[in-house]
Amino acid sequence: MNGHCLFAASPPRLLPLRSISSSVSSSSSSGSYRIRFSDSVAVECRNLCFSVSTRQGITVPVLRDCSFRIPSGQLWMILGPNGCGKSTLLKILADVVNPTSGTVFVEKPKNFVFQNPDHQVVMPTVEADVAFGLGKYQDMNPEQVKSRVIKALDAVGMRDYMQRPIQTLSGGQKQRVAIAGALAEACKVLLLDELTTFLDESDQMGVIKAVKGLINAKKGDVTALWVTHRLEELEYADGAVYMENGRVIRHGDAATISDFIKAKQSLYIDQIGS
Ligand SMILES: Nc1ncnc2c1ncn2[C@@H]1O[C@H](COP(=O)(O)OP(=O)(O)OP(=O)(O)O)[C@@H](O)[C@H]1O
Repeated sequence: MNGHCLFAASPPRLLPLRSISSSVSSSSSSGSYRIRFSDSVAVECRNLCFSVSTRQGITVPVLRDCSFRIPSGQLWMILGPNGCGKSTLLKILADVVNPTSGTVFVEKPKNFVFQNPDHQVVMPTVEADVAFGLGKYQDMNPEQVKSRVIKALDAVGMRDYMQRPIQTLSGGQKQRVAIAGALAEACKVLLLDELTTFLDESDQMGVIKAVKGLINAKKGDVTALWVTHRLEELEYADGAVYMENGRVIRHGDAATISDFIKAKQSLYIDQIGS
């Protein structure tokens, strides 16, 4: 396997947890619970399920028994065909949606950046937008706020744009400002949902390189989980989770997942050609 690491996800082959704290919180209504796992793991799911009920009262599974683990300080991607459950999984990790069952751990503070750049940059200038989320920290003085904003914009290569009106930015620049806003709040985990969907190729590369750059610069302090359906983006990732039909099919290092997906695509092309 070329020294790469690849895990089939069913049955889950996770290593034993090294430390589970005693603080287990239950969400009894959903039958799920969230627990604190090992310190060197930024994100972990075990046997995660999510179902929805139709108007006819039929239960439809969206996520089925998903298990994977993401080490701290890395950029990981979630890939898979349309409708396989990538965004739903990310929403569960972001606490936007509660799982039906299973366990979830995401290191905190965490922040979620959405697909459409126009839905998340809200203030008139770049500086004001990045500072916006810091408003809730009453004990920070203006100098401290400015310093946080500058560091966050530096991390995504947008420091020179501080005074720019938001409406003059490209989609990719807006995404980088949104990521800076999340970083300014000192988040440990960035949950990024198809950030490049509405972007042209150069903006797409600008955003992904900015995320990769900040993960490297933070030296283990920040972890990013990036949902995408673009296989070419995998070259920037340390690892990936590949999903189909609500299941985690493989998770492991990016090169091996890339080979796995390419092999599936070739097989599919051979099948439709024969
Ligand atoms: N609340 C809900 N009610 C009904 N169906 C839902 C709900 N949430 C998700 N689904 C369905 O679950 C499936 C997975 O959706 P999800 O958006 O997570 O997929 P995805 O892999 O992110 O898709 P895409 O790549 O197209 O964005 C879809 O068929 C979707 O319609």
